[in-house]
Amino acid sequence: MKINNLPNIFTAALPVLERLENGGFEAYFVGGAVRDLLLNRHIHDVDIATSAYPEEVKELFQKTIDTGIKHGTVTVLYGDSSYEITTFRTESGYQDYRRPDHVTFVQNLDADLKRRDFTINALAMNLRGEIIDLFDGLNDLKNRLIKAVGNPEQRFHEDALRMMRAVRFMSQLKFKLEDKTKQAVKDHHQLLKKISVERIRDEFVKMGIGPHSRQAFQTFLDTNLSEDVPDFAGKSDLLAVYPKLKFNPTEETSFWSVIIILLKIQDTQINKFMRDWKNSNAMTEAVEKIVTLFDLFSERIPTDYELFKAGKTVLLNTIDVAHILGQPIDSEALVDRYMALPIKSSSELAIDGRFLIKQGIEPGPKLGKMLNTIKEKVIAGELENNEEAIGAFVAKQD
Ligand SMILES: Nc1ccn([C@@H]2O[C@H](COP(=O)(O)OP(=O)(O)OP(=O)(O)O)[C@@H](O)[C@H]2O)c(=O)n1
Ligand SMILES: [Mg+2]
Repeated sequence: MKINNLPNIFTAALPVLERLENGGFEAYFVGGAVRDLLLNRHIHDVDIATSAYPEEVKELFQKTIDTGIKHGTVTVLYGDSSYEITTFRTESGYQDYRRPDHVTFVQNLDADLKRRDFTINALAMNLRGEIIDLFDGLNDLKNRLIKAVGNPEQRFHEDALRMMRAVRFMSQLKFKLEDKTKQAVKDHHQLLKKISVERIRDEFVKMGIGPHSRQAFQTFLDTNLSEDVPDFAGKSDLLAVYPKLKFNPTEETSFWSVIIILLKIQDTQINKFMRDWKNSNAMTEAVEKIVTLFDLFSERIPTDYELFKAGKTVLLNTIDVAHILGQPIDSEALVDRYMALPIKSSSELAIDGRFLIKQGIEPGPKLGKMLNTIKEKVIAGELENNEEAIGAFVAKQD
């Protein structure tokens, strides 16, 4: 198979491959870029594999960065882009199921492709656009299958994260998991315990916001991968609702919120849950606000002040979560009411503390309380948002 019209992201890299070839080495595009090219998906970066050793790569290019010399990777800055160029290698001795103890450089592409996770990720392309397909990856692309290269058990023992990558790719690409590969995940899901939460989380989120996340989540449950991630063990009954959701989440905040709601996690426990998953403070705070507003929606219609306090982003995110969960909610009315609020942030209030002091109110708790009352009244539409009206209101108090 030969690709004739390569997208710009590849043609821009052709001089890099040429320079390696002119230096007497082999060089290929590998990995996700080749897969995504054949699937007509957006390509975010192109990786290059070569027979040249890292030192030899560095001699050929002016600007390089030692990204992962030990693992054979040099970053080359060329034109407006940067390329990770990795020496053909096999990875041997994965004592801890995580990272290779050492890599062995090899002289041919075949051995390099053999150590990769899935057949669709083990395709290579040379600078003439010719596809090298040693493991029937093109056929699996056509049949939309995630299939391990060679022995799946071996691939998962080398790097257990690959089991999460399998369900992540299912979701992102709308692929199925090939039977033997799926069986190997079922048999070895416990290996995931060896993997850092951060790496698991990144794959889990990519799965959660992919266009096929409900199907992928079903496999995540069927294979018992869910038993080996933070706070999910023994919760498969609650999580079984996920594949039956109305829509797939498209935002990370929505994904976490939906999970927390399905798991029936108490408000006070959200923080712990998010931290167990090593989420950032910003992500945790955003999710807490969404879940809190969602709970409020389930009980009653929020007041204008509650809508004001939530803010537009949290309101829209919460509406999104309600839609995903199939919770009936009059989102149009809520958005209309929010848009009609007299002020959308405290800074839009016509007066501030200094104004109240000039009106004779002493600085202290009483002033703060008065400021809040004014804000609530303005938001409720009971007081006009200008100095005159507010001044008159203040004069009438005590
Ligand atoms: N645990 C892993 C991670 C990566 N790879 C190989 O390294 C390539 C690049 O890895 P990475 O960038 O993590 O994944 P991509 O397949 O490129 O997917 P993405 O589009 O998310 O970058 C993969 O295609 C695959 O050949 C692997 O075999 N095992
Ligand atoms: Mg990649």
